[in-house]
Amino acid sequence: MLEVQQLSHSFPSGTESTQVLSGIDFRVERGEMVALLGSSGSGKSTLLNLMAGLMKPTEGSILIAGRSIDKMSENELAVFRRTHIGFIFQAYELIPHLTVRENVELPLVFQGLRSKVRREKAIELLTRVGLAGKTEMFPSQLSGGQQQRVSIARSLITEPAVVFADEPTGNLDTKTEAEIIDLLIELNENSGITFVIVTHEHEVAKRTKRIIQLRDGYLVEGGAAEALADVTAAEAEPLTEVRP
Ligand SMILES: Nc1ncnc2c1ncn2[C@@H]1O[C@H](COP(=O)(O)OP(=O)(O)OP(=O)(O)O)[C@@H](O)[C@H]1O
Repeated sequence: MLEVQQLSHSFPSGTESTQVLSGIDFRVERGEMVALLGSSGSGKSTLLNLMAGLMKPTEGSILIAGRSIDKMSENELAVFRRTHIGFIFQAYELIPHLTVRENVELPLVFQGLRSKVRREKAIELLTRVGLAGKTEMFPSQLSGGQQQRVSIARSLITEPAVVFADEPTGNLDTKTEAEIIDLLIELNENSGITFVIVTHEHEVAKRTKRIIQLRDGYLVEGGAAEALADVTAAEAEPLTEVRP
């Protein structure tokens, strides 16, 4: 489903360059729910931007649904992203002058679907995320947790291969955070949606079945001796890839 192969990335800084990711290698299978955990500056956003095809890696490759996204042209990527990748953002990124239903329909407008079909799909998904009674409201009339539900429904409407969620509960209180994670878990377990959730919060990561941890641009996994050598034993303890 998602394969990250020997991925490294550096940004130019003056005459030199700063290595931000080094030799990242992992797979996410269809139907998995994975947390990508790391503290601030560990390289999460960079990795997410690369996996979403928003930047090209310095080295290595990324396959989504069997296609190498790092080899695609900008146009191919734009189409691929719209149809195969779903996004959930920390700040929801809803369009304020569109209703909740119109926001959810929007990704389908680019696919040229008839408005009746778009409307039905959007209402079905909004019902699925618990917002059946709110479809004709505007985002500003909803709570933060409800707005994030809209954004979750929008991310699913194209039936993407994978959904990337970037700190999806970063703007929410603890109770609402738990409810949103419950919803993502439910969608993963009952509808087989593949999620990669980027977070710096252990509490969020712990609720997923598998944690991939980044530290200083390295993937810290059981057995990754080179990466482990870079961190102190105390730091290394909570890490690793956790499988059920
Ligand atoms: N465009 C850029 N040019 C130069 N350096 C960058 C650029 N983007 C990120 N970096 C550097 O790469 C490192 C990793 O940044 P990144 O934003 O990927 O981390 P992060 O884990 O997402 O952090 P946060 O949780 O704070 O968002 C940081 O040291 C950052 O300064």
